[in-house]
Amino acid sequence: MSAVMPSRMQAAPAAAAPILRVDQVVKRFETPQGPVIAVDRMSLDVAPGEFVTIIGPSGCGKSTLFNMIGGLVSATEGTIEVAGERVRGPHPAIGMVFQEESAFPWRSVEDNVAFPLEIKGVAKAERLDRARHFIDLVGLKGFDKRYPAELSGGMRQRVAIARTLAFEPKLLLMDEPFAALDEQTRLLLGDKVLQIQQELKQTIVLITHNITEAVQLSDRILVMTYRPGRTKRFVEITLPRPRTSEIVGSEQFGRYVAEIWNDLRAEATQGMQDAEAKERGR
Ligand SMILES: Nc1ncnc2c1ncn2[C@@H]1O[C@H](COP(=O)(O)OP(=O)(O)OP(=O)(O)O)[C@@H](O)[C@H]1O
Repeated sequence: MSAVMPSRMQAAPAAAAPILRVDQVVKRFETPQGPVIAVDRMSLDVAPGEFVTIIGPSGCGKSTLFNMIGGLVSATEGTIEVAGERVRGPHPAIGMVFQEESAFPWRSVEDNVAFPLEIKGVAKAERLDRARHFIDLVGLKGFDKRYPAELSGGMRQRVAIARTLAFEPKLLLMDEPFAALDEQTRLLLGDKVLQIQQELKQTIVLITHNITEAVQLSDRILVMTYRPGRTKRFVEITLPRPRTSEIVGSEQFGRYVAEIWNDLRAEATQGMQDAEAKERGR
């Protein structure tokens, strides 16, 4: 019998399996004031190499969803799978970058980035070599020997990104990584992220409340409702790639921003009213 597959089968390759599969996930917190449903039946599939942003107003459940995907918080209902495996705790296929700076202050840039390789037992010469590759990738060439305190906030976040990439995660999860930075630095670091994604074909899920950042970077945006956090809508961003922050000035970009703001406005207004009511009740 011939070992060659019938041509009909060869001509119909299966669609790539998603790297991330979030299926009907719910998170309920029990509080002294009663249960709080932070995330309510959310589902999301992310394809290999895709850049998906989850956007929503403050308090809508973004971080809760992020923490569930990253295995830091368990889901009350539903399942999360990464690379075909159920997430039940921190998973080696998932790299996480947080809003707070997380570069180790006592280690130089190269020792920060080489850290995951050190844990994996990679020999010193090789790990420094590979660390240098990721340092260059995030645009910090020449800063290998510097310490975090000698760098700007944006540079320190890039050290954190390089260190996370050194784990070679199948999924890079980022929670508001540039929230503490000014708008110009944010846009320029967005360019860096776009470049990294293109070079590594990295699958990325970003959490943000910044509409410009979401449109600049994403293939798809998931807009969340405010409390309980549900999927309001998916918006596909068909802006051409490779992209840079120059796209921010284009008409099409402006239309996407307006469209997403239109979706978010009612949610954000409710969030603001809730926060004000809480202030008044104090
Ligand atoms: N550990 C917890 N216990 C009780 N309630 C919680 C807990 N963590 C989050 N919540 C509640 O769940 C809801 C969603 O919170 P979450 O932090 O996920 O929102 P968010 O969209 O990330 O907000 P922000 O953008 O302000 O960080 C909020 O009502 C919050 O008060």
